Amino acid sequence: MSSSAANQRQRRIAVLGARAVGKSSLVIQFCENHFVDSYYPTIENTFTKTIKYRGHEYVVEIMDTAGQDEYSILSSHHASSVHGYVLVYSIASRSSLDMIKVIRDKILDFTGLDNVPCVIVGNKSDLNIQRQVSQEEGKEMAEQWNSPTVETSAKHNENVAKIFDMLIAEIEKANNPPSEEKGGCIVS
Ligand SMILES: Nc1nc2c(ncn2[C@@H]2O[C@H](COP(=O)(O)OP(=O)(O)OP(=O)(O)O)[C@@H](O)[C@H]2O)c(=O)[nH]1
Repeated sequence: MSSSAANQRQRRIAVLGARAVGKSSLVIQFCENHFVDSYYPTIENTFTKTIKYRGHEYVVEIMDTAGQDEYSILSSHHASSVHGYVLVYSIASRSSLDMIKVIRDKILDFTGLDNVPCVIVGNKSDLNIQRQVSQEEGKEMAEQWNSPTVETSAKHNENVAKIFDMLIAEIEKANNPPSEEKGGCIVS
């Protein structure tokens, strides 16, 4: 409350992925610090949390969306004024990894951009014995997209806060691209 409004930045994040990969669980763990074991399909919920990143306060609005399938239509609501995306798959579901490829393509089509700030999240890392997606595969895909990736467990609160720190960093990078001299950045 004491920080000046001038030092606060507003950011809007959308959390997308197939059904039941743990989108709500991640958001609830991050914003409310608890894990919900039961499964209630989400229609849509918005949460707000203040994050400190590099000396600035970010008031982050997090849109927890309904699980997507290949027929879901990305609405303007999911793309306009959204600064960054959390794309979630479950390490125990190969099809959920395929789904984030579809979703990312839809975002790029919709926005007309070549790249958008996003973090690729492999959730349910505690279900290692049911693993269908290796860590390397997740990393390879994220590398192709020039995006950071992390494996998380909403259940055990592992790496959950890291998702949002990484995404704020990506959003800031996109807003203030470094004056690049070494190559390797995306030129659009
Ligand atoms: N073992 C384990 N289970 C999890 C984890 N995260 C979520 N779950 C469980 O997976 C189920 C689905 O979780 P949700 O958070 O509702 O998934 P969602 O992606 O929001 O689902 P939709 O609203 O249908 O899109 C629930 O039973 C959760 O308890 C996790 O990290 N580990």
